[in-house]
Amino acid sequence: MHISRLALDRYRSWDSCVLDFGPGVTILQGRNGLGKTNLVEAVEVLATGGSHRASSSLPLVKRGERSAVIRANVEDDGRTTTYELTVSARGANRARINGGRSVYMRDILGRIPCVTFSPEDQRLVSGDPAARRGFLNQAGALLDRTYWDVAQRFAHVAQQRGALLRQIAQAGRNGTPMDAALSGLEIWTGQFIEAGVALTRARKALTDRLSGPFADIYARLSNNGGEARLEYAPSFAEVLELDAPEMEISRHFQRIYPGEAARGVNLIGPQRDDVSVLLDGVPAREYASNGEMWTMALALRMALFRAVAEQGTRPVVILDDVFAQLDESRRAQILDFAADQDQVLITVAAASDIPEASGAAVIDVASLLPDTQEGAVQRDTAQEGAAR
Ligand SMILES: Nc1ncnc2c1ncn2[C@@H]1O[C@H](COP(=O)(O)OP(=O)(O)OP(=O)(O)O)[C@@H](O)[C@H]1O
Repeated sequence: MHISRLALDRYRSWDSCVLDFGPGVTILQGRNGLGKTNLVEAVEVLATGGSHRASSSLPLVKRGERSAVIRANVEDDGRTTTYELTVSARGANRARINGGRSVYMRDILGRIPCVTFSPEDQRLVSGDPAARRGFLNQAGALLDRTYWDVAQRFAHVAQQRGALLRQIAQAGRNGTPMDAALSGLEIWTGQFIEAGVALTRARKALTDRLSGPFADIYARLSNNGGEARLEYAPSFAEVLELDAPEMEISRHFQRIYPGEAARGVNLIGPQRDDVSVLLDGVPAREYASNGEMWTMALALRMALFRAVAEQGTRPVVILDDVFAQLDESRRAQILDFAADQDQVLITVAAASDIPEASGAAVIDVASLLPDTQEGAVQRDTAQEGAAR
């Protein structure tokens, strides 16, 4: 499977842009800030519904615009399919397949499997839990057809319950009556528990599915440098212990009610989940070296790749600006891995960062800029740089 054409409208820095790709390795080259990452990020968004760089749709849409469109032609087994996603700055995203009727974004998620490696990946191990939840959400979009709905439902209920808690906190401060809000809270708490338990179970299943490949791949990349493991650490820990955890979680909510009512926020629930990344049984973010954390992050992405590929289609691999950041041995590990894939899109800023990839096509990103004065200046600068 490979993407043969990518077309963007109003996506981040791009007004409009069309790129053609062949199978195998394509290198997108251009100076810093030209919009290379934006191009490959658009593929990631089309594939997984989200970007590793953004927690909402707003930054994906060109500043001042209301929506962006990402379109890709995908070649698979001699057939071409066009996937289109309209990303709204605010509001629901919509999709189309082969120019057909408008459908939900979830209807195209996972159709273009893709795994991105980026310099920010080390945060998957060293960063805060939000980075790991983002990874799980992307893994869910690629591996579990029902995951997106489950996550969206929870997000909706959490937002409603949070809004009600804010009202209750405000009423408490003002000394105003809050009977209606309290009966509403009981209903939203029930729904929060139900949606939260479903999301916790889905994330636990994903973590278990990735943990085996992650351990194998880490052992290989590190020459048996320790036993790596993933362990899901849910806020609703009761889900791991009980078949029917709802009553126990409800009691937990009763105990923390004074805190929630005073602060006006959801204090427990999957919005606080984490995945423990363990090396020899201890948390890597607290004990592992910088190099070990990098290798673990590579292993996590490769584990996701392997799990997706086991479903039958080899994902498109995106290597976003990784070569300037990695040492020789990790560069070699990534390149070895990329050499076997159907399609690899690589972004690099400097020609000296371009790895030895025989037969790679090179796209000069400056040449994609519109024929404005800015485009002409940036193209000239890029050409001068290339000539030097
Ligand atoms: N929503 C947006 N609207 C307009 N411009 C944006 C938006 N989001 C990001 N940009 C611009 O896109 C540019 C960055 O693009 P990108 O990250 O793709 O660069 P890059 O070529 O990958 O650079 P580097 O080599 O430094 O990683 C910045 O100039 C940034 O201001």
